[in-house]
Parts: sequence; structure tokens; C-alpha cells
Amino acid sequence: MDRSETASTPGAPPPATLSDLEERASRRGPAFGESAHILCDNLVRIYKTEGVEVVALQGLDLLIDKGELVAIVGASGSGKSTLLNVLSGLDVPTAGVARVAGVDLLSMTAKDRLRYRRETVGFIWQQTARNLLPYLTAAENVALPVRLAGRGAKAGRARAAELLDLLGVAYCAGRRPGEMSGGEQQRVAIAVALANGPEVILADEPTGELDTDTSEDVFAPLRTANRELGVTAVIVTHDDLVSEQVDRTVGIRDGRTSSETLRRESEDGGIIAQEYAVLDRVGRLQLPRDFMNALKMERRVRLELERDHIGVWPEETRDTEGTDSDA
Ligand SMILES: Nc1ncnc2c1ncn2[C@@H]1O[C@H](COP(=O)(O)OP(=O)(O)OP(=O)(O)O)[C@@H](O)[C@H]1O
Repeated sequence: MDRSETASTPGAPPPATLSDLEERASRRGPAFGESAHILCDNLVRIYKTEGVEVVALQGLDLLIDKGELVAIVGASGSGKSTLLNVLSGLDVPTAGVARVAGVDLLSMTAKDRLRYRRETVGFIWQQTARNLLPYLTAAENVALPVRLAGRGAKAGRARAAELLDLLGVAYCAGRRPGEMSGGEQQRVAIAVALANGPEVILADEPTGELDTDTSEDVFAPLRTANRELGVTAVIVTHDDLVSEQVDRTVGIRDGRTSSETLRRESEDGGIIAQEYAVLDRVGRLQLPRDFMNALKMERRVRLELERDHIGVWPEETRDTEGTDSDA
């Protein structure tokens, strides 16, 4: 049957014209992650060294809303630092989409990149010595980015006083890094990262060099910055104290986001933590390795759609009751 026949069939809807199709396309829902503050869509980063390729990020998807405080966890080599380097504008991904606070990280000019690193994101490294200039006092370290952004020495001094006070290290204002403890240096480092009022702060193992008590002293100011200044915060960490106190922990495995733990307060004031597998846009998910090992799942699994869940069985099992191994 050709189109002219359809058009002339009495009672049949008229065929769609080009302008109908255009109008329908423009009515499509919002694009993937359109409202997210941080968006990574199918992010790939391949390092090439001496002819050898290492795929550090293999199609990583991540959405973080404005004002969230998120911990990123994963085994050594899973791609956490690579991800932070991309988000901080230090490194450029090989493919995919990376957008932070509306800035497209793949198409920035050198000038945009400088402005992005100076004003949109703040960064805190694990090594305390890397965050601060050793010959400047705490107040001078915090004032420096403000002055570099062209806001003047007076504004820099005022901002330093305000932030050092907020983060509980006002008493360190006149000290150089060598005259402060590791925890104090990291709190000053957070003040430096916040100096130009960034929309996002990124921290790579900020408590990694500290003992448990001092670790709390550093995590608390990050939470303060997140809650009181509304800054979106992403913290890469191995520290349970940090990962267990945020509302959302994202697990990375083999260069992809694999699982998420969401925490919420229960009615009796306790914390309920629920672990989820991450489902990507086309329906792929990674089963936790320990689940796969426990049921000897390899290569292929059998799926069955139930009324309110999907059953997943190892290939050879014909357990159609699905009582023990529903996923
Ligand atoms: N500059 C580089 N050149 C080549 N390979 C790299 C480079 N940086 C990272 N890699 C490789 O990319 C993969 C991911 O590294 P990445 O540093 O992101 O992992 P990570 O999860 O941060 O690890 P860790 O917890 O040990 O810091 C690893 O296999 C690593 O060896």
C-alpha cells in the first residue's frame, strides 16, 4: 500500500507531514542529564604510552545534581583519579560527554579552561603539601586565587578571613603550612578551593594522609561548604568515615560506574543504606562480582520478567520457581 492510498482511505488519519515530524521531534522529553550539575555520558579516556593503550574510563555515566555531596569509591586503578582529572579540567577525555555547571569540558578553549579552573571548580589534593604554597601564610594562600581572578587584594583578605572562620581555622591565618598540622592544612586547602565561590568542589582522597580523628576534622568542613554554601561536592575516598556519611556513594569498577549506595534517615533517626546497581541509558548493568561468584555466573545469565522484578539465573540452572536467586 502506498502513501497516496493511505491518505485517501476514508477514516484513516492523514499521513504525517515533514512539519508534523519536526513538531513531534521538538516535543521530545529533556535530553539525558539535561538538568544535572555534573554530567558524564559514555565518557572514555584512553592513555597511550609507548604504543600501549590503557582504557582508564570505558563509557562511564554519572549524573550529579546541584548541591549534592557524593563520594566516589573503587579499587586502585578503577579510574577514580582519571575521572576527577577530567572533571577538574586538567585532562581531556578521549570521547563522550562531560559537562559541569553548564560548561562542556570537551570543547573548551585554553582561555575557557583557565577560567573554569579558576572560578567554576575548586580542587583539593590528597597530598597536603600540594594544596598550599609553603612560603605564604594561610590567609595569603586563600587570598591568592581571588587576586589572580582580578578581584583585588582587599577582597582577597576579606574572603580569606571569612572562609578561615567558616572552616574553623581562623587561628591559623598568619601561619605558613609548615607551622600547621595536616588537618589544619587540609582545612585551609578547602578554603583555597572555595576562594572564588566555585559551583563545584572536587577532592581526591582529602583525608588519605590523616588519622581517623583528623579525618573527621577535614570531612566536617567539606560538609559545611556543601550545606552552607550550596556547593556541589565530589570526594574520591577510601575512607569509610567519609563514604558512610554522605547521602550517596558511587562505586567505580573497570572505568565505569557500577553501583550506588543511597542513605536516608529512618523514622527512628537511624541511617538506612540501600545498595543499587547502576542501569545505563540502554539498559546495561553490572552485577556485583561477589553475587556473580556466589552463583558461578559467567558469560550468560537467564532472565525472566516477573510482575515487579526481573529474575536472573546462572545459565545451567533451570529453577523456574526463582525463589532463591532473583536479582
Ligand atoms: N598518565 C597515565 N598514563 C597511562 N596510564 C595511566 C595514566 N594515568 C592512569 N593510568 C591508568 O589508568 C587506569 C586508571 O587509573 P586511575 O589513576 O584513574 O585509578 P584510581 O582508581 O584513581 O587508582 P588509585 O586508587 O590507585 O589512585 C590505571 O590502569 C592506570 O594505570
